[in-house]
Amino acid sequence: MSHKSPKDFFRPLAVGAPAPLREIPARPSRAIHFFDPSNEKMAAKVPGMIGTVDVLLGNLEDAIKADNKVAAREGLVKIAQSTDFGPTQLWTRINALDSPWVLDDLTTLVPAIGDKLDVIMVPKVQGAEDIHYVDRLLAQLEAKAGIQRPILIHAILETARGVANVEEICGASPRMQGLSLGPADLAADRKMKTTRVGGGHPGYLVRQDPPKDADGNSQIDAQRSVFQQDLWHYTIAKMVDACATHGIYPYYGPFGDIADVVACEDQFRNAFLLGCVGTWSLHPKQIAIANRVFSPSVEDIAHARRVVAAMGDGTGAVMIDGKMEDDASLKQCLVLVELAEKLAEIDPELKKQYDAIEVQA
Ligand SMILES: CCC(=O)SCCNC(=O)CCNC(=O)[C@H](O)C(C)(C)COP(=O)(O)OP(=O)(O)OC[C@H]1O[C@@H](n2cnc3c(N)ncnc32)[C@H](O)[C@@H]1OP(=O)(O)O
Ligand SMILES: O=CC(=O)O
Ligand SMILES: [Mg+2]
Repeated sequence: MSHKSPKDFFRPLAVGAPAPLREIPARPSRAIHFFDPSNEKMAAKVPGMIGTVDVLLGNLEDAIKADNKVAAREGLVKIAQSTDFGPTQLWTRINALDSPWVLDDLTTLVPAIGDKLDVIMVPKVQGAEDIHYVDRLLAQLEAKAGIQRPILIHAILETARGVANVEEICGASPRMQGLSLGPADLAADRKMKTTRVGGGHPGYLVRQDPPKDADGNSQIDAQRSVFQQDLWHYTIAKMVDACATHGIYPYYGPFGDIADVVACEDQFRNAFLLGCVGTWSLHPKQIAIANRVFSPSVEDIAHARRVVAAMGDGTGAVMIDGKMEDDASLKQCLVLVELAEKLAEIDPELKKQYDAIEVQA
C-alpha cells in the first residue's frame, strides 16, 4: 500500500512535474516487442514495425551485453528522436535498480526522449520502495525537462519477494501501469530446477490413475496419460488479482523457445484467458501470435453480443443454446465486447471482422 496519505496520493512528487493520472488508460498492448537498440540490424527493423505492433520496447537490461549498455541507451535516444511512432507506444526497460547503469539510463532518457516514452519497465522490483524511488526520480526529471504528461511505470514480477509483495507494488504509485511475469529470473530466484525461459515442463505433470485388474489391483506399470501442467499458473493468477484490485494491467512475459510457435501460442492463451491483456514478443514472429491470441475471437464476440442483446437491461436470466446467462455472465461478455471495441479503433482488419458479425436473435 502507499505510504502517502490518501489526500497526497495524486500530488506530483516534484514542483513542476505533471499531475499523475487518475486512471490508467486501457491502450491496446497485445505485444510488447523487445529490440536491442545497440543492434543495428534490429534497430533498422523498428520503423517498419510501427503500426503492426502495439508496443515497441527498447531494451537496456538483460540480453544487452555489458559492453553495449551505453550504445543501447544512445541508440534508443537516436531512434526515439528520429522516429514518428504513430499509433505504436514506445516503452523502455531500464537496468536493474542495483546496477551501475540505471541512474544514467533515467537521467539520459527522460530529458532526451521523455516526451516520447509512454512507459518505463523496471526489472526485478522487490517491493513498494523500488517504485517509490523511481517515482520520485521521474517526477524530478520530468519537472526539470518540462515533460507535460507523466511517464508510467511497469514492474516485472521476477523475484520471490516481488511476488510476495505484489499488492503493495501495484498500489505504490499512480504511475503504476501494469506488471509482467519474468519467468526466467523468477525461476532462478525461487531456485526452481528448470533451465527454460517461460512455458511448461515435461516433468511438471499429473498422471492419470492406474487402471485396475480383475482383482482390483492397481496396474501401476500400465500405459497412462500424463498431462503437463502450467508452472506459471499460480503467479499469473496472483498477478491478475493484484492488478485488477489496483486498476492496472497484467501481462505474460517472455517465451524463449522462439521455434515452438505452437507452445508459445498456448502459453499466451492461458494468460489471456486468466485476464492478462498482452505479452512480450522477443522475435518478429511472436508479434502475430500475440496479436491473434490477445484479440477476442469473432466467435466469442458473436456470442457476447448475443448475450448483451438478450439480456436487455442487464438483469435477470435467459437461456441461450441450452445455457443459462445472467447478470454475471453478461459482465464477462461486456469485458470482451469492450476490448473488441478498443482493438477495432486501432486494427482495421479486426474492425472489419467484428463489423461483419451478425447478431443472432
Ligand atoms: C529471459 C528474460 C528476458 O529478459 S527476455 C527479454 C530480453 N531478450 C530479448 O530482448 C531478446 C530479443 N531477441 C533477440 O535478441 C533475437 O530475436 C534472438 C532471440 C537472439 C534471435 O535472433 P536471430 O538469431 O538474429 O534471429 P533470426 O535470424 O531469426 O532473425 C531474423 C531477422 O529478424 C531480426 N530480429 C530478430 N529479433 C528481432 C527483434 N526482437 N526485433 C527486431 N528484429 C529482430 C534479426 O536481426 C534478423 O534480421 P535480418 O533478416 O538478418 O536483417
Ligand atoms: O525478464 C524476464 C525474465 O523472465 O526474467
Ligand atoms: Mg528478467
